Amino acid sequence: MGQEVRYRVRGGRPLNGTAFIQGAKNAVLPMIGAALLAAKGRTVLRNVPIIEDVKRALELAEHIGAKVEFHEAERTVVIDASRLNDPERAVLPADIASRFRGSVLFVPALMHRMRQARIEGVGGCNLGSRKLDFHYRGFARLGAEVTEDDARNHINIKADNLRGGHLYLDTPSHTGTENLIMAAVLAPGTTVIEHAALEPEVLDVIEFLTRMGAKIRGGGTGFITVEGVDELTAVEHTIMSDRIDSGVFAMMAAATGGEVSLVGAHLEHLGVARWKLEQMGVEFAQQGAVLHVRRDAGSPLRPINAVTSPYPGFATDLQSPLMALATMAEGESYLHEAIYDGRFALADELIKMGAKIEVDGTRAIVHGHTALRGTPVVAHDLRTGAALVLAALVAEGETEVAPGYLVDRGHAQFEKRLLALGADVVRENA
Ligand SMILES: CC(=O)N[C@H]1[C@@H](OP(=O)(O)OP(=O)(O)OC[C@H]2O[C@@H](n3ccc(=O)[nH]c3=O)[C@H](O)[C@@H]2O)O[C@H](CO)[C@@H](O)[C@@H]1O
Ligand SMILES: C=C(OP(=O)(O)O)C(=O)O
Repeated sequence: MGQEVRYRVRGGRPLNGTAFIQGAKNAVLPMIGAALLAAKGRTVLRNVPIIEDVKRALELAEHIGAKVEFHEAERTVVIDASRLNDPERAVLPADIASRFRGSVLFVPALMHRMRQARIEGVGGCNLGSRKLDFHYRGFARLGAEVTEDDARNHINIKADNLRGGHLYLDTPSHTGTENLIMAAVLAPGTTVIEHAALEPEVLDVIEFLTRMGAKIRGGGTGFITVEGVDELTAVEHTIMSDRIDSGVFAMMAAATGGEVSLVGAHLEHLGVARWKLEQMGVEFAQQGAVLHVRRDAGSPLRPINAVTSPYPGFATDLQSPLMALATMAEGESYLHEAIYDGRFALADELIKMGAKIEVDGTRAIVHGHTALRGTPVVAHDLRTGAALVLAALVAEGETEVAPGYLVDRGHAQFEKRLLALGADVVRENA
């Protein structure tokens, strides 16, 4: 587990300068899973973010028999999955898998390469109920036998006869879409996935799989067709930039009344979040592959209404930093969290800092503007952690955000990048 980490932040400095946006967590995790589908050669993934979730994913890949190298200075991962043939190792053990949600993305590789899988746990942010029924029901419709071992809380999968099938999702699940595509790419016949996710990371994964030799049509339309192929080849791919990381840095610049250049960030990936931030008074200018963000410190932030929804709607992962930003706006902001039923744990932490927020189930009203003050606060999940660091950047005095591990799950070298922008921040062992 390593030592507990915390972030200590002293507020009051505007962020100015250049930040390098990391590769996307939610693209690299499925790609590590997809790389394990290649029975020959070595996959090279570039622009890999140095985050805890990637480290766990690589531990998991090694655990099931892959050879893995993470060249951190080069942000490059090399994966050799040629020896994934020991069914004894077709297990996602709880001690690794329950630490990140992306572990579920290894199931297709286990099914195709070892004909079976045992899932002892799947983790991820604690955001209320987060089921995996679309994944398991979809695998079953593609011919897998999925059984629950209730006594041990394990899922056992036998996959001797995977084949194409007609699938639909009740809601366009992000990892569900990726997992069903990966289950279908090596299954004989045609698979159709209706009501598929449209997230840019899903499209990046489709591009990667296509480069590996998969036959996938309809990415970005919500209606995906996969023709099963006999084998996939190891290839090289550069991971797209992380739109949530971009959004967090943009909101930090807005909160502090600063001006930042986000290298690798793309406005179109922000979806509705772009328009909401503009309504609040944030100015964007896309200059090729660099996104320039500023907020005039002299003019007040305006309040906002936002409802989270799948892409291109307002990303749920940006809802927490938006709540923190809304405490700084002049007036009442209204937030409706329509994806997760437990993503408002942040409100109580912001209230400790002096915010005025009323929560009613999945709806929240943020009464701004309130002066925030530093105090020890709890990062209940990854984005709560990032949002609290954002709040701390404007709070009076010092804020301690812990556990820092949750921030480090998804934001690479957060302290270093904030320091480069002029923040007063320390990441230290608690
Ligand atoms: C590793 C990764 O990519 N994580 C992202 C992914 O999570 P993840 O893919 O887990 O999120 P989903 O899109 O699947 O979840 C959306 C909603 O559908 C529900 N659901 C999902 C699957 C299922 O089998 N049954 C079910 O009921 C969930 O409980 C949730 O309420 O998309 C989320 C929504 O944009 C983001 O917050 C996460 O950062
Ligand atoms: C919810 C998140 O991640 P995960 O699905 O990996 O828990 C997130 O990135 O905010």
